Amino acid sequence: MPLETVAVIGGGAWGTALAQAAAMAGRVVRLVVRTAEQAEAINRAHVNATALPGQALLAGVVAADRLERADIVILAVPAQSTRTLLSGLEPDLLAGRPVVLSAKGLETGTLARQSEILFDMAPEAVPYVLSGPSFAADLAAGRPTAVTLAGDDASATSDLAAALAGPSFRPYAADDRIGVEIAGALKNVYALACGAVDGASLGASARAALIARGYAEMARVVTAMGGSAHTLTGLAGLGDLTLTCTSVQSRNYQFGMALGAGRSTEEIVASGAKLAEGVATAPVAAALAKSLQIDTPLIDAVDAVVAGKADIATIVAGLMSRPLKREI
Ligand SMILES: NC(=O)C1=CN([C@@H]2O[C@H](COP(=O)(O)OP(=O)(O)OC[C@H]3O[C@@H](n4cnc5c(N)ncnc54)[C@H](O)[C@@H]3O)[C@@H](O)[C@H]2O)C=CC1
Ligand SMILES: O=C(CO)COP(=O)(O)O
Repeated sequence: MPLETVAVIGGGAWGTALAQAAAMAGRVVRLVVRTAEQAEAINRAHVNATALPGQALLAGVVAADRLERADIVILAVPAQSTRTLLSGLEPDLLAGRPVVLSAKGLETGTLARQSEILFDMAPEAVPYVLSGPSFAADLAAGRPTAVTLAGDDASATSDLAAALAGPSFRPYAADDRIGVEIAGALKNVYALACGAVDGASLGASARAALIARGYAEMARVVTAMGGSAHTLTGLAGLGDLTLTCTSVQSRNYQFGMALGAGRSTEEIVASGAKLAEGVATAPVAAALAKSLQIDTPLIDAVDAVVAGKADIATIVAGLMSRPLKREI
């Protein structure tokens, strides 16, 4: 099966960066954005001024306002928009083709992972999940970036990784789609928590403890969902948790900092905050953990703070006074 042409759907920061990476890999790329005006503006300036201002795009990135047949389809819209997006696509354009899911979040209401949404909406598509430590600005600028690409067929996943790999982009093939999807969704929840720790000036020790206990919690969720805890030792787990929980560049971390400074979710959103996927995913992850009967005090804490049900001081006091337990 040829892997020459790539359609990236989603004209935000990540879609633009993935389109640029695919062009660097030598693929023929179409970046599918919402309107003809937006496509025209991108093609005229070779810059996506709204999503990645100042980043010149390779001539190989051509924007358009609709999907046409491509060997590889990459979805790069927010996790809560994936179902709506798929409902508007011609199923024939996805059937039998690799569809790479790159959003990091769980769906409100259904608790679905991105590949479960794809299965509902386009059951004949072949799902892959791309996740790992990768800021759009880094990838688009050609700074070294490594991610996990998980798919069900080992050989096809390696072929797809090779088709997308470039001099500065290194996708590692993997087979644990569930583990990679859960890791990508949950790291945003822990990034909110780490941002809140810093916003409330609780110290670097608290933040490191949170990352380690978050990792342990994430392993419990992944295992209960049927994924492998071993996956979390890789880029989609430890890699992305480290990046997002320690970088002011992260939108989830920034949102968390504002929460930690005492602002409410509504105030932060109203002030024009960028997309922070953890905000929608926290309550979904809390509901999922509850349904699986797993103890997830950190996810529950973020859920409570995001919902305005508890302040940071109360949450910290509650976490620190939990009964002592063995670590593992
Ligand atoms: N920005 C980053 O560094 C990274 C982002 N991601 C993930 O990628 C996903 C998208 O994030 P960003 O691109 O950064 O967000 P963004 O806010 O920059 O862009 C989102 C884009 O999706 C478009 N969109 C929304 N609903 C749509 C629909 N129904 N149909 C077509 N287009 C639609 C919007 O118009 C917007 O252009 C998120 O799940 C995020 O976690 C993953 C890795 C890195
Ligand atoms: O997923 C990301 C980096 O791997 C981007 O994180 P933010 O959405 O928090 O900016």
